[in-house]
Amino acid sequence: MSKAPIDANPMFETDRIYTATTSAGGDFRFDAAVARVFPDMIRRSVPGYTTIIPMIGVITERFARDDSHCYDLGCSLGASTLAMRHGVGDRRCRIIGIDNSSDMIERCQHFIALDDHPAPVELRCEDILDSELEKASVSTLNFTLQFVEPERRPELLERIARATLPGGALILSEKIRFEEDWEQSIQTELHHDFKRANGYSDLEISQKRSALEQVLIPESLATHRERLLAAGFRQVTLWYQCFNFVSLLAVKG
Ligand SMILES: Nc1ncnc2c1ncn2[C@@H]1O[C@H](C[S@+](CC[C@H]([NH3+])C(=O)[O-])CC(=O)[O-])[C@@H](O)[C@H]1O
Ligand SMILES: O=C(O)C(=O)Cc1ccccc1
Repeated sequence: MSKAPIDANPMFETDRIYTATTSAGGDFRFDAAVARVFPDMIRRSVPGYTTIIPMIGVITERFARDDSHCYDLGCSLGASTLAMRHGVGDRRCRIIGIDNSSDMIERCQHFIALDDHPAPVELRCEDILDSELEKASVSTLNFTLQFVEPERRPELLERIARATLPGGALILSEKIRFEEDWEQSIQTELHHDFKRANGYSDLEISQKRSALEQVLIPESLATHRERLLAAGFRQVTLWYQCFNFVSLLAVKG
């Protein structure tokens, strides 16, 4: 059994999914085993995640409007759902978290129930490609678009843009790919160094990398920017980057 990192949070179960050698591991899935360890997994795997979550609250505070919806698309256990809920303060907003993993949504219900805030939260176990969206002042795709088939990404962003009220915003966080080989390789190495510093072994890093290969498809920053503008957002700004993980803010005119 591998040792837990010294800063392991006793509130959350340690991610040991890829510690043992798996010859035919199969593709990464958001199943019950992943849902159980997800808070630990995402914190130790995504550089900047622990900064991005509270900033989603800060951005929500600026863009949320009375009588609107705030969508968290691919909400997992509701970390950004809760940041948005607190960001809306006392405005008349409905927070809607959507995820197509029933294991995630089930556990998410518990986290939402433990949180005490008057803004109503609705959770839907649905594919965001089929979900009805309307009256959005703020929407979040926090590391979710990267799991959607690339061919279906334009239509999803167009639907979000259409559902967004004038002056409304989309926060898009993604793992990105770099066009220059040298940049792709140093940024990937730094990401792996971050994982190693968080207690993951080389075996865990390489097995998860293989499992994600066909499932998490990163695109370049330029592709994301251009597609957001083509989808109907008027302004796009990069507000966060740590290695190959970024977050963009897109605003509808
Ligand atoms: N088509 C889809 N429809 C609905 N959900 C989907 C779809 N594809 C993937 N998902 C869901 O998107 C989530 C991606 S994790 C988001 C973290 C969260 N935003 C967080 O801020 O903690 C990111 C990561 O694990 O890197 C998973 O829960 C999937 O089930
Ligand atoms: O772990 C990785 O290498 C990632 O790119 C991020 C991640 C985090 C949680 C689930 C899937 C991917």
